[in-house]
Amino acid sequence: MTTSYRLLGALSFALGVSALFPDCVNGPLKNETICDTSASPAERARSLVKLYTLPEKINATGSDSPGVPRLGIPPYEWWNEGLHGIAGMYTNFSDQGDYSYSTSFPQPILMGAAFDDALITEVATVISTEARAFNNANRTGLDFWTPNINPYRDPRWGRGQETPGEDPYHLSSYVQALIKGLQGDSTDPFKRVVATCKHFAGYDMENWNGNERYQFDAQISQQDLVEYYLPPFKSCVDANVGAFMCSYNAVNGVPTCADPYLLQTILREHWGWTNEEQWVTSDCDAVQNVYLPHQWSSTREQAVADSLIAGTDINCGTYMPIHLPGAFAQNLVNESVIDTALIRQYSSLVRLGWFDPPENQPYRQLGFDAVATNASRQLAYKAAVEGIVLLKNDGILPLALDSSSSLGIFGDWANATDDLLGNYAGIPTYLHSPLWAAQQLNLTVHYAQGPGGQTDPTTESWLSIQPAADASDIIIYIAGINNDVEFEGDDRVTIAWSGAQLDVIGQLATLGKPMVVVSMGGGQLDSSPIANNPNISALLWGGYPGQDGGVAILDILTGKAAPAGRLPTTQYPAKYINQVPMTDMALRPGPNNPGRTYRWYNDTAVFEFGTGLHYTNFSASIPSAPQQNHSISDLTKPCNSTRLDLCAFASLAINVTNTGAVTSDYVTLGFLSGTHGPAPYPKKRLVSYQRLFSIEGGASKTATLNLTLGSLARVDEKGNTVLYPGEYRLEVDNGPLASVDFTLTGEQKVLDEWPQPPANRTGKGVSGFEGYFVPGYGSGQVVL
Ligand SMILES: O=[N+]([O-])c1ccc(O[C@@H]2O[C@@H](CO)[C@H](O)[C@H]2O)cc1
Repeated sequence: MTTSYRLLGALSFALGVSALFPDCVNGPLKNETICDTSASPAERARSLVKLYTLPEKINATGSDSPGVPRLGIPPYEWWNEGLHGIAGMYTNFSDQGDYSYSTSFPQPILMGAAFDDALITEVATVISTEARAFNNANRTGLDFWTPNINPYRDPRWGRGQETPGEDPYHLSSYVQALIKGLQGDSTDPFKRVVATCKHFAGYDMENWNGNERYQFDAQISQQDLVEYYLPPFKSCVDANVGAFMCSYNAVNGVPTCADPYLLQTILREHWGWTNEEQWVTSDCDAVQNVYLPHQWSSTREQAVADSLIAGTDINCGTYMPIHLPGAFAQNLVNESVIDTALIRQYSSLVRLGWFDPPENQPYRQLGFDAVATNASRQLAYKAAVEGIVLLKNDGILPLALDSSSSLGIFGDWANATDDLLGNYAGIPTYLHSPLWAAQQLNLTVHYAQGPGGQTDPTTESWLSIQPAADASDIIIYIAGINNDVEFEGDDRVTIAWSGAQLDVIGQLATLGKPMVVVSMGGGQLDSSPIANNPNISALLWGGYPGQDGGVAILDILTGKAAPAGRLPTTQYPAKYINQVPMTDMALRPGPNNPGRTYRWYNDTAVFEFGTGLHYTNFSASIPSAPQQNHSISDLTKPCNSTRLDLCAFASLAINVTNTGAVTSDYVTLGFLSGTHGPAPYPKKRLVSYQRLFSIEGGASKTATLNLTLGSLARVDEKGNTVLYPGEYRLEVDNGPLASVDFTLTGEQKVLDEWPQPPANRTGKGVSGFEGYFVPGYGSGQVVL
C-alpha cells in the first residue's frame, strides 16, 4: 500500500495531475527546510512561505487552496465537515463499493444527552480514523470544521441539533472529550485530524423575523459573554484545538472575523492560543459580510485587510484571494500579515504529516477496512441508546411483547430514512428505521404514516391510520420535527406540536390501548398535551439517532436496553417564543425576557434540563462531605488563573444505589446553587457530571464529582471571574437525590481579570448582501 501511494504521488506529479501530498523525497522541495523532519513545524512552514511569491501567498488565503505547482505543492481543500461522521459537503463518496459509505453517528444534541464524555472520545476517534482512510483515497481533507459549540440558547434555533445542548459547562466538558478523539494526544508525532471550534462567537440565530445571521449584531454583556457564550471556546483552547472559525454575526458592533478584540486579545493573548500551528478560518464568505451587509469596512479591499489583520487566517470562499491584490495595491495590509497566516496553515499541515513520507505514519496506512467496522457500527448504536431520554412512563415500558403481540407503529418518523441523520451527514452504513427494527421482531406489525410532518396541515390523517390502529394491541407514535422545520438558514416559528399531529395523537389515545409517543428532532416541542394526557402511557425523546436509531428506539421500548439519557436542553412551554425575541441575547430575566436556560428561566419548564427517567429508581448519598468552612485566601493560593478548570476544590464521592430491579446506567449530575456574590442568583448551574454504567438492581456504584474553583466562581458585570464568600449547596440530580452545604469565607477574589473591549466598537449599520460566492467575485482563483 505504501509503495502504491508513493508511485501514485510520483506518477500524478509527472503527469501534471494533482498529487495527494507534496513529495519531499523526490520533489522540488526535497532539500528545503520544509522537508526536514528534524525542524519544528513552524520552522518548516516559514521556510516554505519564504519561497512563495506574493500572488502565490494571496491565492493560499482561500479555502480552496490551489497549491503552487512549480514547488510541487498540490491543491488543498480546507473546507471539510465531520459533525457526526465524515460529512457529504466536501467528502467524495463513491457510488458503490469501497468508500461509498461511512459511520453516521447520532446528532450531537442526542450524544450530548448521554452525558458520557468517554463515549464522545470514542465516537470522535472513529470519525478521525474514517476521515484518514477517506483522505488516503483522496476523498476528503485532513482538517474538519467541527464541532459547533455555540450554546443552544433559544429553542427556535435551526442549528441547535448540531450542538450538545444549552449548558456551557456541559459543552466545555463534551468538547474536550471530542477534540481528544479527533486530534489525538497533543504529544503524538502526528495529529489524527485538525478540529475547528465554531462559530466564534455569539452565533445562534439563523433568520428570525428578518434578522439574518449575516448581518446580525449580537448585543452581549461582558458578563453573559464570559459566563455563557465563551466557556466552550475557552475549553477548546485548553484542549489545544487546531483551529477556530469566526462567525457571520457581529458581537457588540464588530463582525467577529474582523474583530481583533475577539481573535487577538481574547483568543490568542488572554487565553494563550499562541501555537503557530493554530489558525482561524472565516465562516463561509463571512469576510465578504464584513463589507456587506455589516458595513464594518467601507470597501471590499478594506474588508479583506481588516479580517486578515484581525487574525482570520483562511477565508472560506474566495473573497480574500480576489480582493487582497487590491488591498496590497492600496497599502491596506503588509506582507508579514499574510506570512503569519500562511505559516499557521502550513505548520498545521506539517503536524498532520502532509509533507512527510507515508511510511512512518500509521494514519497514512489506513484504508477502507478501517471504515464502518463492526465496532464502529456498535458504537453508533450505543451512542443512540445512551442518549435517548425517557420523559414519562406509567409502567407500560418496557413493553412486554411476545409472538402474539400486534404492534401499531405510526407517525412520519416511524419509517424514517435520512431524517434519522439530521444535517451535516455523510452516507451512512445503513439506515434502520423504527419500522424496520419492529419488523425484525417475531410479532405482528401494523404501520401507517399519518400526517406528513410538522408542516402538514392535513386534518384527515386519522382516517388513514384508523384501520391499522384498530388492529393493533399497542400503539407507538413516532413523530415530531425534522430538517424541514429546523435547518441552517431558518429558525422555528413554533415550538408546539402541530395541530394535525396532536389531532392524530389525541384520536389514538381515545382507543384506550397502551400508547407510547416518541418525540423526534433536535429542538424540543412543548409536549405538555402528551405528558398531561392520562391515556398516553409513555413519552420519549429520540433526537436524531443516526444510522441505527430505529433499533436503538425499539430496543429501549422493548427493554433490551434501559434508558438513561438526560435532556440537554430545557423544554419550554409553547408560549415562551412570544415572551422573548430571539435577538435578545440576555440570559437573565428582564422586562421582556423570562430568562434563558434552566439557570435563569423564571417560569415552569415542561421538562427541566437534565430530566430523564429510568426503568428503575435510584437513590444517592454523599458518604463524606467536604469540610464546612473554607477560606478563600487558602483555596486560591495554588491556583493558576489560565486554567481555572484545573484548580481543584473537592472531589466528591457520590454513592448511587439502584433501588429497583432493572439493571441501568445512571447519569450523576452535580448542580451548584446558593447565595454567593451579587443577586440575582442563578437557580442552579451544572458543575460536574459522570455517567455510571450497568448498575444492577440492589447494587451501588460510586461517581466522582470533581469541583474546581472555576466552577465555584461567578462572573461579574465586567466579565471578571470572581470567587465570592457565601453559602454554597451542591445537589445531586434534579430533585435532588442528595445535597451538601458549605461556606466560603474571607475577601472575594478575582480569579481571572477579563480584558475590557476597546471603546470604539460601534457598528456602521447594515445594508445589502452580495450573496454566497458571488459570480464575478466568487468561484475561481486569481490568475498567477
Ligand atoms: O454556499 N454554501 O454552499 C454554504 C453552505 C453552508 C454554509 O454554512 C456555513 O458553513 C459551515 C462551515 O463549516 C458553517 O458551519 C456554516 O455556518 C455556508 C455556505
